[in-house]
Amino acid sequence: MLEAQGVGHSFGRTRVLQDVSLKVRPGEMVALCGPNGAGKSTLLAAMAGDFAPDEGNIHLDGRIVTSLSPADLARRRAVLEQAPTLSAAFTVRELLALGIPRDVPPERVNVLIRETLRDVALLGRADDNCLILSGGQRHRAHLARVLVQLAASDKACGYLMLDEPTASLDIAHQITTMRIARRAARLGEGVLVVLHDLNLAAAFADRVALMHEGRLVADGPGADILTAERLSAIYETEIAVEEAEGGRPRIVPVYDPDTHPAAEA
Ligand SMILES: Nc1ncnc2c1ncn2[C@@H]1O[C@H](COP(=O)(O)OP(=O)(O)OP(=O)(O)O)[C@@H](O)[C@H]1O
Repeated sequence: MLEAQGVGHSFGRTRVLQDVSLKVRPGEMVALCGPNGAGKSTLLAAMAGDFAPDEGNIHLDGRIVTSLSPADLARRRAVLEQAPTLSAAFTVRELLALGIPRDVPPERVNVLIRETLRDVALLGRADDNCLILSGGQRHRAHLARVLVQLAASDKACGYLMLDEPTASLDIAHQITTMRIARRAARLGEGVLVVLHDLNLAAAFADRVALMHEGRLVADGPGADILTAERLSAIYETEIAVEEAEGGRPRIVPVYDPDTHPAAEA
C-alpha cells in the first residue's frame, strides 16, 4: 500500500500541505482532484518519494518512501510528471528504453516497447525524434515511458502515479489513457491520478480525493464526494451535478458567458 499519514509541508512561508492522509491500495485507482494550487502535485511528488515532507510519514509497501534507493523506487513506482521534460533529443523508442533496467534482454525490451507504444497509439512513431511530435503525442510518449517502467519491473505490483495525464489530450485519447490506468489497477497496480476533469474522475476512479488549500477535504466514491454544494464551494463557481448512467455523477459547470471576471470582484 502507498500511504500518506498526517503529511504537512511548506515552501518557505507558504503552507502547501496540511495534515493530509491518503491511502492507495494495490488494485485501486484514486483520482486526486481540486482547484489550481490546492497541493495535488506537491502531494503526488511527496508520495512518489521525490522529497521528504516537513511533517507526517509516507510509506510505500511498509517502508518510508524516501528511505528507498533510486533503483528500488524505480521498480516500485512510476511517475508521470505534470510537465515532463526531455534531457536530450531522444527518439520515442529511446525515451521508453530509459525506463527499462539494463539487465532486461533486448528481445524482451523490444516486445515491451512495441506493446506499450501500441497501447498509446504511437507504434508508427517509434523511430521519430520526440521533439517533432505534437504536444499531445509527446505527452503520450511520456505516458508510455512510465507504463513500460512498471511493466519491466520484477515487482508483482507497483504504483502508477500520473499528474494530469489527460491535460493535453483530445477526448478519445483522454478516454484511452484512463482505460489504460484502469487496466493497470485491474491488474493489481495502485493508481494515483491527478485530474482536473471531474467527469473522468467520476467515471474511472474507485475513489475521488478532493483537495482544497492544502487539505484533503473529502475522500470516497465519486457518487458520494462529488456533490454540487461541495464542488461549487471549493471551486467558487456554480457547478451542477446530475445523475448519469449507473448512478454515476455527471458534473456540469453552469456557464454565464456574459459575466466578466472583474464584475464578480
Ligand atoms: N517548489 C516550490 N516552491 C515554492 N512554492 C511551490 C513549489 N511547488 C509548489 N509550490 C506552491 O505550492 C502550492 C501548491 O502547488 P501544487 O503544484 O501542488 O498545486 P496543484 O494542486 O497541483 O495545482 P495545479 O492544479 O495548478 O497544477 C502553489 O501555491 C505553488 O505555488
